[in-house]
Amino acid sequence: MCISSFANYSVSDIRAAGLGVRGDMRHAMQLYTMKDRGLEEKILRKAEAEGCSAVFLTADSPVLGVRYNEWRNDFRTPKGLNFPALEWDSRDIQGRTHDDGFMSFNDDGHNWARDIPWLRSVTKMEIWIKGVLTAEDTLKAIEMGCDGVLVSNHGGRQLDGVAATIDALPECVEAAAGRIRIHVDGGIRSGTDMFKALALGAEHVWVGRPAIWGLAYDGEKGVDLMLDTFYNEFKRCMQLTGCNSVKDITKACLGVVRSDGPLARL
Ligand SMILES: Cc1cc2nc3c(=O)[nH]c(=O)nc-3n(C[C@H](O)[C@H](O)[C@H](O)COP(=O)(O)O)c2cc1C
Repeated sequence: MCISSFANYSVSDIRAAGLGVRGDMRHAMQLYTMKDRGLEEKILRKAEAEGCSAVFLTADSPVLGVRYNEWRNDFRTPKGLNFPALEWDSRDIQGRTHDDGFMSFNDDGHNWARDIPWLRSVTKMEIWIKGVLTAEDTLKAIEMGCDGVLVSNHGGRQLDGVAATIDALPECVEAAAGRIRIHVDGGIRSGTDMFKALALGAEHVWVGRPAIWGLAYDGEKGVDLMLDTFYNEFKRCMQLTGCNSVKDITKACLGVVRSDGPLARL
C-alpha cells in the first residue's frame, strides 16, 4: 500500500492497521517535492522509522491540473479531517482552496538531478518515481539510480489528454530492459485489466479509485469485496487464457492488431 502525503491518518496508524490485517504488509510513502525541505525530511524519516520500505516521489505534479470541477464546487476536504503528514489540521484545510493549499507547500521546480541525490542522502528506503509515461523518463530514472518507476498519469487528474498508462507502459518496459522495476496504475478497473498490464510487462499493478468506491459502498467490507472481485476476475482470466502461473502471463496472451484488422485473442 502507498500512503499519500494527503492521508487523513498518520503513517503509524496506517501501518498498524495494515500489519493487523497482514503481518508482512509493505508500505510505501508518497511524497511531493516540497518547498520546506525540513518538513519533507521529517516525513521521510518518520516513514522510514515506521517501517515503510519505499518512497514514491510524485513527478507529475509541479502544479495541480486544471480541475474545473473542484474549482466550480469550491472543493475542500470535509470538516474534521486532518492531513497529519503535512501537519495541517481541519482549520488549515478549510481555510483555503485545495489548489492554494497545494501551491503553499509544493515546489514547482522539479529537478531530478537535485532531488534524487538529496533523497538518497536522507533515506535508505527504495526510491521510486511516480508519474512516468515515457521511455525517456524511464531511462532518466535508471541513470539517476532509482529503484523503480510507477507508470502513472495520476489517474488522469493532472494534464487532460496525456496517454493512457496502458498505452505508455510498453515503451517504458522496453526502455527499462529489466534494469529497473516497472509498476503501473491508472484506469485499472478489473482483474482482466490487471492481466493486460502484467502481460505488457508490468511487475505489479496498483489501484486508486476502486478502493475508494469500495469504501463508499460498504466500508471495509466494500474494499474486501472490490479486492475479491478483482482476484476472481484475474484468476478466471488466467484460467481462460491457459496461464498456470503469473509467469505464464506474457504478450503472447494478448490480441494482435494487424493492418487488416484486429485479431482478438483475449
Ligand atoms: C481522490 C484522489 C486523490 C489522490 N491524491 C494523490 C496524492 O496525494 N498523491 C499522488 O501522488 N497521487 C494521488 N492520486 C493519484 C493516485 O495515486 C493514483 O495515481 C490514481 O488514482 C490511479 O488511478 P485510478 O484511480 O484510476 O486507479 C489521487 C487520486 C485520487 C482519485
